[in-house]
Amino acid sequence: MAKKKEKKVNVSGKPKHSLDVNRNNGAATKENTRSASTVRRLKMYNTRPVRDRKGKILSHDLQSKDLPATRIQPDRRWFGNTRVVNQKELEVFREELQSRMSSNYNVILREKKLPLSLLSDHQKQAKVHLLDREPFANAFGPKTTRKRPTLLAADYESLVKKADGSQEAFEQKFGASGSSDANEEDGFRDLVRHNMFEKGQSKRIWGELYKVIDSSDVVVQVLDARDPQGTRCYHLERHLKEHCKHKHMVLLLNKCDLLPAWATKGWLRVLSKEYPTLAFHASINKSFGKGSLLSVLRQFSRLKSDKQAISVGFVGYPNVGKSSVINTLRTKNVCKVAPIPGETKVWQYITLTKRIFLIDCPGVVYQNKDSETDVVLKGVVRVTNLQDAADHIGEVLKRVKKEHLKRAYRINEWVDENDFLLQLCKSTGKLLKGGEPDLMTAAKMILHDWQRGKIPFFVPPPQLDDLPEETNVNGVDIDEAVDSNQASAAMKAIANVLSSQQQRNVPVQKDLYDETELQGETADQLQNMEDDSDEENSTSDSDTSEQDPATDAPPEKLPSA
Ligand SMILES: Nc1nc2c(ncn2[C@@H]2O[C@H](COP(=O)(O)OP(=O)(O)OP(=O)(O)O)[C@@H](O)[C@H]2O)c(=O)[nH]1
Repeated sequence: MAKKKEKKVNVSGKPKHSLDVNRNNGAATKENTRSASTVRRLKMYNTRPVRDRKGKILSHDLQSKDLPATRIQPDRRWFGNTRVVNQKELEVFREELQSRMSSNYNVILREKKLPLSLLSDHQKQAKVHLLDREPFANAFGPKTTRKRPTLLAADYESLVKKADGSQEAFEQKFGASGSSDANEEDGFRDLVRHNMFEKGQSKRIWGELYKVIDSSDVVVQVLDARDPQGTRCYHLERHLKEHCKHKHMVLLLNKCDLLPAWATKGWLRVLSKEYPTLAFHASINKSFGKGSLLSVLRQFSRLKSDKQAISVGFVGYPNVGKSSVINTLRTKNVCKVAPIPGETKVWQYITLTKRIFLIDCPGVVYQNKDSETDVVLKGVVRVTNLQDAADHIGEVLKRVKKEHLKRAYRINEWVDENDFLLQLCKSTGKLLKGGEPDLMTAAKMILHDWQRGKIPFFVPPPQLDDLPEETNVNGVDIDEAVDSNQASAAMKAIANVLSSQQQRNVPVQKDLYDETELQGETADQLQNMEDDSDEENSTSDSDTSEQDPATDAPPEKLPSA
């Protein structure tokens, strides 16, 4: 008879059972042994409520002792970080967010915390609700009532014929008025235009621009204060809005010394509606707006406190003064400056402070409907390269007031641009061999003077009677857009800098305009730039903890204007 196998007794006192939480670690290291947490979970499954005969729960380990017996509906949402909102709430949120994001004064700092992809989901997945409008049988079935599209032509030849016919009809209708510039009609002219007037539009230049944008946290668009709208690059603004929402754009009205202060202030008010805008006069010795720009940049660097340093890209039309602005900020000639467009060829990195880097960019022009004369007068092409400089003088005479031309060239009366050029050739001695007037040289002289701001001209700001005196920079909506105190303080500081600059006296080159054009500006309002730049240096941002070579230096002793 086989001996009955004796049951092993655990004499060591150490627990060995597979459902014992306290099994020692030695056992847990073996494969297929349960960890303490697994054991606890398994034990939890075994707990059963105590019920009475009818099945009513009397007690349950997992049931609250205070509440009556309740059953919590199992739902995976209890374990996830999700929330359910109804369509109405979602729509309200979408609209709110859209309005916030379309404003240039709002910043969403923690985009990752918002389900942005979900919010724009409805646009991506917009369905054509065919079946909402008609029953399935009518939409897809044999009874379908939809018509076939009307084709323009049955075959290629009839299509060509039709296109020719419509072109002729168009030419008959608009032939005379369609081409306002008769010069545009011959192909030769187009070829010349292609070579000369497409400066700042090459692939290389746009490549440089995108490099600068990609590397910048703040993009400063430098505009010529004399024609801010004409030197704006709307394409770039759209690109930033659509693809780089986290980058900030600032408009800088440079060369504000070349137009009356009221016009600069008017433009500041108009443009501040869209982007934070500052007036600037670039000059190493007697600048205007340097303190304000530095403060704004420092506030932006605060806003991006998660980064070690911020990069500020300077972009804009050729010859608007991007390099001059950077030199002014550094109080040093670090970038090449020239009175001719296209001086900056490649992007350039410059250190302003430990936390702020500046990037200079070559001038870019977006293809638009500007005529050749517009392009020349915006300073995009080099005057020396022009073959037909005299063609553009008519427009200069139209745009500039007669008194200014009289004063600048000492010519009292003229019939047309040709007469003006003839008189100028005589008075300046610009003659060719045999005493023929050198119209080309005289015309280039005028265009040079125009590009260098020696002939007073500016585009007046639009009348904004409905606008309050103050721009809405003070009303920068920051409370909900930014979610940290530091960021909201930075945004407030920027708004303050902008509004305080608008109240400051903008310097103007005194000999450029007469009193009537300076309209209501009293003599003491026309302070020279010396006072102003000093004031600005002293009022620059209180955040001076950082050593800033550009501003911490004592204000220079300036020559009086
Ligand atoms: N009157 C006046 N002239 C300025 C001002 N800023 C720049 N300029 C002049 O404008 C010309 C062009 O300046 P740059 O700094 O070379 O212009 P840029 O935008 O870098 O030009 P690109 O190299 O073509 O991109 C120079 O002759 C400057 O002296 C200003 O505030 N006032």
